[in-house]
Amino acid sequence: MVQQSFQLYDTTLRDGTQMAGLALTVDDKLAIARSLDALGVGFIEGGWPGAVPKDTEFFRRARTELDLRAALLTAFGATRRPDVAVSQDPQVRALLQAETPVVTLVAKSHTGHVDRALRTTLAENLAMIRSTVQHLVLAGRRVFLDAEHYFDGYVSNREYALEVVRTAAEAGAETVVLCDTNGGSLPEEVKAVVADTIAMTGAAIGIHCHDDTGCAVANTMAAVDAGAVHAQGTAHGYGERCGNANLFTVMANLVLKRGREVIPLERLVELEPTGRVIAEVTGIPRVPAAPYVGTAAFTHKAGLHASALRVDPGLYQHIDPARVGNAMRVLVSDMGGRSSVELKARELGYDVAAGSDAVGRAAARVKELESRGYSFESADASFALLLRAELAGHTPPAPFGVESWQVAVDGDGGAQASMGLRVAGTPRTATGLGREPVHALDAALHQALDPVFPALTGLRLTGHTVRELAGDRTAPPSVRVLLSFRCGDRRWGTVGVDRHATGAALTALLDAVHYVLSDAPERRRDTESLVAAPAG
Ligand SMILES: CC(=O)SCCNC(=O)CCNC(=O)[C@H](O)C(C)(C)COP(=O)(O)OP(=O)(O)OC[C@H]1O[C@@H](n2cnc3c(N)ncnc32)[C@H](O)[C@@H]1OP(=O)(O)O
Ligand SMILES: CC(=O)C(=O)O
Repeated sequence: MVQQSFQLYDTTLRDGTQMAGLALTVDDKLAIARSLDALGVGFIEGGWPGAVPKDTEFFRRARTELDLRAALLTAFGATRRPDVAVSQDPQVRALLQAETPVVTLVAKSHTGHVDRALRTTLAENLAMIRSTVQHLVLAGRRVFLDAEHYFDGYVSNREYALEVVRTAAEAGAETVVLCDTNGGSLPEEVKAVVADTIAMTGAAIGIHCHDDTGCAVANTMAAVDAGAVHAQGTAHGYGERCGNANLFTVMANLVLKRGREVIPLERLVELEPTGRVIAEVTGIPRVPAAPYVGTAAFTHKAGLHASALRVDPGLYQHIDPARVGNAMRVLVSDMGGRSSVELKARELGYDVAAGSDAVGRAAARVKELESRGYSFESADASFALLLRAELAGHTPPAPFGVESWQVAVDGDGGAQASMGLRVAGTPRTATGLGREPVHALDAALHQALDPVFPALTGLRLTGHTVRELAGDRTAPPSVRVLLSFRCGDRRWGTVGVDRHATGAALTALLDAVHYVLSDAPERRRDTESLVAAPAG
């Protein structure tokens, strides 16, 4: 049963959009609201109507285009201006015109801000809070009050900060949200201030934290532990400066670590997919190490970890990733041993025997190649070819070979590749044009091979990264190229290392072709997105 008394409040569409680099269209905002609603978030703050034209339009369209099931839409705005009748304040009028069931008002709670930013008296600030809350409540709105700079204000003038909370609550604000606006507080301070505020005012208290000390989530948890019944945050922690409390982390922590069902338990599996969808809408790449929803959140690289994970995944994971819709992944690298290879092989659909010689040889080969600059973390297809060779005891004969190649780059930056190949015993030549040498080589390979091997027609190069390797006592300077591919509905990567980038790119391209041509369907599993593919 969902805990009705706890208010989980998302401010992605308002405070989240205060993040540098984030600019959402109205359509984007509607899409994000739908995703958050489907996840079961209780309140979605849509923006500041009357101040931001796009937000006014969002609320207008939301009336007919948003069919929210779990969430209540909330309009955000400030208390009335000083010395203006509330009924005459156009911004307050715009809040009512948004026609949301809930309005969240931001108000000053720090005497220094009342004096220097608002430039009014402490009494008039309290009057602004009282009259604006009462006006909105009389108009039938549920009102939350965001007490801006509360924690700094409490240190500076505790009595006044508490008076702001009392004034708002007495005027009819359902919840008074204590904001760590500058994000400079630490968990112990937050816990003490929240506890004292509840004790001194009896108000229902919420929490809104920023991440300037890297403690936004910890501060939010501390506030809830101290009795806060409302937590605000944003998807992926988007927000002004260092961001807001990451609502995904907060909600998973509350459900899984505190047993508070702030969203319906069965929807928690939607957490990772929701994070993915919202990142696609915003266009901001996800942070791999983000708790619960990151691609690396349950990814294991160290050999000792892999060894224990084979026995019980719980030995190196704080929860079962399936509970939040994520999955365990194992990386093969020079930091792994036989266990990493064995787990990765199983993940890729190879039924390898535990402790087999082939697994040991593959682990040794990975270490040796990585010492020469290779990296298999995001090159599943190259690793699969290596593994297949070790399982078979030899490199299987290739159905074609590249006998000669060259790439010319013209002054405009385009590239032309020409190749001599032997395909099923027959000599062939091919040419290809592309933006960069790797694209020209890719085009030439497709021209030569697609007519003979139809399986290759679905192979698409989707990205590549190039890294120069300085070299040391054990290896000369070289270049590593990581390629990512889509083939049908599957995605995977390959790696090549050579003295120059074009040679490394060709090695990685050939791995991709050999992988597709030698991929036995009965051994295949859907390996979609098992590892983060190199960025394109
Ligand atoms: C902590 C937070 O993140 S709160 C959310 C902040 N979000 C935003 O500011 C985004 C939207 N803001 C805007 O579009 C504009 O700032 C507007 C439309 C609100 C105001 O624009 P302008 O009238 O041109 O004023 P400007 O932005 O220069 O300054 C803000 C004004 O609001 C006043 N103000 C600040 N806080 C409050 C408050 N809690 N209640 C009433 N007025 C306030 C300031 O004193 C200042 O008044 P002044 O114009 O008399 O100096
Ligand atoms: C209200 C708000 O966003 C803040 O104080 O940070």
